[in-house]
Amino acid sequence: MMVRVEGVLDTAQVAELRALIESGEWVDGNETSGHQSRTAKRNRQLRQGSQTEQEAGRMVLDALGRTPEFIAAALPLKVFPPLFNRYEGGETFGAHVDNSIRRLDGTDFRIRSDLSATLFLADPDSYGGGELIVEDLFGEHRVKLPAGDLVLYPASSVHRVTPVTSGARIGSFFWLQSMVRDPGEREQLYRLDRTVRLLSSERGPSDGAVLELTNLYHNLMRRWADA
Ligand SMILES: O=C(O)CCC(=O)C(=O)O
Ligand SMILES: [Fe+2]
Repeated sequence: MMVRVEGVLDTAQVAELRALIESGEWVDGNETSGHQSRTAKRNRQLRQGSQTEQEAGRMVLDALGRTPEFIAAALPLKVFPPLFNRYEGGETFGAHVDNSIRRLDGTDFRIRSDLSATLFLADPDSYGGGELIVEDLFGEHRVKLPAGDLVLYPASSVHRVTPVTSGARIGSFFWLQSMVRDPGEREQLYRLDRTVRLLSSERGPSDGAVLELTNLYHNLMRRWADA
């Protein structure tokens, strides 16, 4: 399942985050690559573990915590500290897979990557190319979103970023371990959650059917989720 989450950051928050990360130190993106993706990756990244990166990462995590649509879709258990990248002058990230297990350098913080996420931080009209392309059995999904919007996609997918032909594509990216490991179960919970919220806005939260569906949601969480 791929989900677009709109408005994780508003215009002012994007500007604040951009100003912060642009003051930081940018290094070759291959510092964090796994073995396979190393050959495919040509971009730059905010230095991992730097103070700027940690502060910017906290801003992203705070914003995610205030975004119910993100929580509902991802059901996050552990989120890897967000990283920041930029592509310009033809830089690109060829087809690759993300590592299944991610450990934060120098710590014992580890996650199983269930979902990958990109939070777009540049206006799509300000750069050429730079589409995130996610493959599944149906074909290719091309994603290029307004600044402040995020895409969640299966970490199990082959994906790539097309060359940036003008301007600069700036974004935050991260992986997360979901409370619900199985993508099919997670999708059903997300669909049910959306339906409950819709019905609840129409009928009120104490309506009998709303109550029954809310109960069903939580009982399925009890069966499928690890907390
Ligand atoms: O830049 C992006 O949107 C995706 C980055 C990516 O796929 C990765 O770093 O593994
Ligand atoms: Fe990736």
